[in-house]
Amino acid sequence: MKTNLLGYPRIGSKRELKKSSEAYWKHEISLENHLKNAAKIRQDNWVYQHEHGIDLIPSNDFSLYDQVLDLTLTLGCIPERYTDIKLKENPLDLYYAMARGIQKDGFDITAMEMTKWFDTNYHYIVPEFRKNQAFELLNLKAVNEFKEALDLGIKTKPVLIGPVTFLLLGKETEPNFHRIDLLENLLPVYFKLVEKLIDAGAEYIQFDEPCLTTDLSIKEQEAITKTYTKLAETFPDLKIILANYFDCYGENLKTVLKLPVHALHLDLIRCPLQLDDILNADEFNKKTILSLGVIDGRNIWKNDFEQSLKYIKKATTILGKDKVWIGSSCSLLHSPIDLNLEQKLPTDIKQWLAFAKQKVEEIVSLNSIVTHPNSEENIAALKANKQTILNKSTSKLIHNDAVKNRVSKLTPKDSSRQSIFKQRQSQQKSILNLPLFPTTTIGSFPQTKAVRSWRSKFKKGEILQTEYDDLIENEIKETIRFQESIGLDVLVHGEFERNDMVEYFGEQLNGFAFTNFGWVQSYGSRCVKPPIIFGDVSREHPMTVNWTAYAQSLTDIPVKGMLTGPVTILQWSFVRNDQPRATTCKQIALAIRDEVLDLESAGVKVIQIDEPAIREGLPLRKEDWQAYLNWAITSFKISSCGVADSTQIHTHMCYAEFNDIIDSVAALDADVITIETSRSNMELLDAFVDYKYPNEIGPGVYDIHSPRIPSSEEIEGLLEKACNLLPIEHIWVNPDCGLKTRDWPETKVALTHLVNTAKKLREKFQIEA
Ligand SMILES: Nc1nc2c(c(=O)[nH]1)N[C@@H](CNc1ccc(C(=O)N[C@@H](CCC(=O)N[C@@H](CCC(=O)N[C@@H](CCC(=O)O)C(=O)O)C(=O)O)C(=O)O)cc1)CN2
Ligand code: MET
Ligand SMILES: [Zn+2]
Repeated sequence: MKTNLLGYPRIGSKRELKKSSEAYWKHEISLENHLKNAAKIRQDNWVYQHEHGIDLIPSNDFSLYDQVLDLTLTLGCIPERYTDIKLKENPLDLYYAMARGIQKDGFDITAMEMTKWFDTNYHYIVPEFRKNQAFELLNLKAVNEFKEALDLGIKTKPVLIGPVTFLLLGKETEPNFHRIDLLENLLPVYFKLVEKLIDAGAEYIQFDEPCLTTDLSIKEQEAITKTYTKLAETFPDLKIILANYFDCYGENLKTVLKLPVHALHLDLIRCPLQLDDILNADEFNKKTILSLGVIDGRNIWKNDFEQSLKYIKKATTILGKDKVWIGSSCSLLHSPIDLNLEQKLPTDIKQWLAFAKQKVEEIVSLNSIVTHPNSEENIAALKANKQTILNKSTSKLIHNDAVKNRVSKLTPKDSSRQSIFKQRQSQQKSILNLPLFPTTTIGSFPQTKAVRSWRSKFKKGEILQTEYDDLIENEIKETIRFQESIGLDVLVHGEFERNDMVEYFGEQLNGFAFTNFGWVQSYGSRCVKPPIIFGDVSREHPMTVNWTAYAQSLTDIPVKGMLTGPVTILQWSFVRNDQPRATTCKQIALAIRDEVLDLESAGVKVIQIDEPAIREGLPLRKEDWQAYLNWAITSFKISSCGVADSTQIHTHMCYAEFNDIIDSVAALDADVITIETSRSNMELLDAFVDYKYPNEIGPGVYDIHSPRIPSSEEIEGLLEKACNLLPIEHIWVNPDCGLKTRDWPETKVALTHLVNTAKKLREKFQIEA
């Protein structure tokens, strides 16, 4: 049996890549040093896996920004607006310009769109395809990294995103064609890359086709068949590993089982039943190796060896040991790196966990247990594992009867507002007294180095709670004054007290644990530290009321309370694997409901409950959607519906297309929704327009993911589009998302443009009226 790892985290255990990238962007370090730092991370990863006994070690799983963008550039698929920078000396300039936009040296070019990688909190850069898109082999990153590992004496397994998934992840920028039709153009170039890898000595290549977890059309299934049939014909000696993860092969299984591949990878965490389906399928060619993804790449719980061994034995009984591999369910990109760095996690909880480094050990351990079941060491390892799993399932830390009781007593009334939107709207109008095109922001203001350093000092005990609170209060005060000075209509306190919109709440809720170094890449250099939900969730005390009330005490203009919604808290945490997500979500919803009501009692008139992750939580297969949407919508409403009609509930969503779930978005019945629309030039608004979305809506007019400042003309253009599409009395004016990743100077200018444009439009429409 071989051990097979699909991918490894690339940020470094202390976020070395983040630090290096940001220093490079600020011209604080040279290109050479930046690349050296990156190479060190890659090489450490290979060496670690090699020393611990992984047989199929991935390469090209490293990326300076995003693996989809890497392939886009490799295949020369460069949008026209970047062609001028294409020829510049430093190819990384082009790469980073595509990822982040560029506004310097006479260039002013927007970034490519970014969206969620399947159902994860990782974001990829969306490839752009023209009708007759040509491809050319522009760079050899995959080959170079293979050679780099070879120089260390490690023969790796290059990982490539498969051609079909690559096309499906992109978008058409011209009408009248479907991107899957580009396969003809793509394959010859893609095969050239494969050839170069083989020439360099690659024996195995892993082709990632996670599109196989989605509902594929006949045409798309044919594209899979064609690609892999041709690939096997062209390279008869290549050992093709076809990898699918995050769900079942489902309806695509029949297609896949006929493919002439060397090994087929299954995610047995997300879809355990498919093992039987495959082993029993007539079409299954028993010469194909099955790579069993038994180690969870998406969560942090220690593996249940007994369970994994059942799968492995089932497969080896039928196929023999040489036809079965043991591996991670998906790339470990979504997992934190090293549990051993955690000094503050309660030991009871720590013993239940495994991060990437520990997962590597688990894979190797399982292999050893199967190969040498009678060795003393393995008997002991199995016994210790059993003990931990048992100890967790019976732990008193996990269960809280009061919480379970409260969830069981929920009724439909708890998730319904008192009156319909129209009635609420008129009450809110008279209380809030807002102008046409009210302006607001999404919540966070710049999380500067200074703000983060106060928190870091406070956590280390270098400053007192009172000093920390004073610093935050002062930041809130200045932010309120700034918002007043430019004339925003609904203010926010700025979220300076929060390390992250999910972790901050996790730190205050019962049932959550958090780490010091459990970083996971979200996009580019940005990382998150998802909290760990280990037990029943409840709220100990108000979490945001003091800061919001303080902000409101400084001004007569309404300040919007700011909370993260239950679905997003669930989705961006590591979740329990011992109860359904729906149950955990409702527990969180009740905690947020209590917070909403406390804010209302404190006099807060507008409360935003962010749900940016509601779309990404959607199962990958349509047949599973409704069940999810039912509990997700109910959970949001449990948290939002306790208030009086006169309290205005906002929600916010970003990074997603809502077309296919727009009825569910409407069912949330928030009085106002703000969404991200600027990078797509208001395209994302179409769903709301087609649906005749009944409540108020703030389409984003300022792309906050890039340091680029939008001009007033640009904002006006976007708003005019919105005015042509929506009833003008429903339109709010706001950025795409929070401003935490921006710096103050650009924020100030951009928001001034935004408010002035709203004022201008207001005058225009009032004159017309
Ligand atoms: N969970 C989550 N998912 C999300 C989002 C989000 O906001 N949260 N937004 C969307 C986009 N994704 C994003 C993900 C991360 C960040 C982000 O800004 N992350 C920060 C880290 C935020 C954080 O946890 N900060 C901590 C720790 C900060 C830190 O680095 N401290 C230094 C010390 C600081 C100093 O002394 O200067 C250290 O530990 O070394 C804090 O503020 O307390 C980063 O990568 O830079 C933004 C967007 C979608 N998914
Ligand atoms: N209120 C949050 C913020 O402004 C919403 C972010 S959505 C990823 O940062
Ligand atoms: Zn957002």
